Amino acid sequence: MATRRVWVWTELTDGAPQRPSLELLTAARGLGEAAAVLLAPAGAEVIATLGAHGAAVVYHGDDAIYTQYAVEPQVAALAALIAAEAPDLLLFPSTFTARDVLARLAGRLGAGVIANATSVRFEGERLTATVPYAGAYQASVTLEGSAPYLVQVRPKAYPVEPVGGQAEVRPVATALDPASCRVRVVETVPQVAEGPNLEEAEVIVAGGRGLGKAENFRLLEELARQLGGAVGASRAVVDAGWVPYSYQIGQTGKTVKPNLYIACGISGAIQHLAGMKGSKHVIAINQDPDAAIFEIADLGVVGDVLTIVPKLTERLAGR
Ligand SMILES: Cc1cc2nc3c(=O)[nH]c(=O)nc-3n(C[C@H](O)[C@H](O)[C@H](O)COP(=O)(O)OP(=O)(O)OC[C@H]3O[C@@H](n4cnc5c(N)ncnc54)[C@H](O)[C@@H]3O)c2cc1C
Repeated sequence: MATRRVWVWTELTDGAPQRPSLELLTAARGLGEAAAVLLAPAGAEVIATLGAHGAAVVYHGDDAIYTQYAVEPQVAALAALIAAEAPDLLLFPSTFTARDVLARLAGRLGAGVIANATSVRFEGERLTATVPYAGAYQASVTLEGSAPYLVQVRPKAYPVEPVGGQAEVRPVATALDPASCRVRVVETVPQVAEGPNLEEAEVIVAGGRGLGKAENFRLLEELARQLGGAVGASRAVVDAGWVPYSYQIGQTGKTVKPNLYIACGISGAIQHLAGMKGSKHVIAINQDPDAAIFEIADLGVVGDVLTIVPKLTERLAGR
């Protein structure tokens, strides 16, 4: 059987490949020959990073059109490239832009999509993916019909593994006249966040409704600062407007896998667990001894979060 050709749609932030794209290169290498599709102006160091993470080929569209206009030029270039090169599988990260590109591409190709996958494999000629539903079930889903198959993968489903290779660059021609693009990027505003990025943090201190009010999140920020960690939240407190949506962990928020997750006043609803149960160690603080969060905690502390967290911070500060 010929080697399968697996492409990873690659996204940059501040001029560097995003972690989820590098994770997908690990997945792609395990499935066949990995290539990255990079439709954005980028320098040699970006190509070198993609090669070092296992991309044998980087299909590179260097045109500024990709940053000036949203999605449409990407989809046109991808569709033309797929028609010319006939890859077997395209992997997309679970980012907002990737969702946009993938949805339009699927429509253009008339192809089916598997979204939210945590693992992807070929079984004979069939492409199969594992897809979790909330925290309780996972399904094996197959795509039938002809390639290319389109799969969107959850963050942290695969590790980032540099392998030290070098990529061959193949230029991608621009396939759309800017005059026909209907959605233009007007402004990009970076979100200012204190502390480490939630998805990459080794320690997360997460708060729920048990904190009582928005102001009490300050206690978690102080603890997170002592531990060099980031602050996250349950949906209940995001919905209440205590913290922004970017803090939300769970089925409809971020998926995190830190070394240590400290859940403060969080009940442990299945939709919250869906986003954090891959954490290596879980400490839960909750005044209800029957709270569901204790079922997955390595260490459970039954008590008032408003008393325990400041004491913990104070102890750590004294070390
Ligand atoms: C489709 C769908 C998607 C969802 N997606 C998400 C998601 O992505 N993320 C998410 O988090 N939720 C999600 N939810 C909501 C989820 O079902 C829960 O409602 C939510 O996680 C509850 O948040 P919580 O634990 O902060 O609040 P609660 O369930 O109200 O729990 C508060 C906890 O704090 C404890 N407590 C109270 N006071 C104190 C105190 N002083 N000290 C210590 N403990 C105290 C209580 O005993 C309780 O266990 C989703 C729901 C649906 C239907």
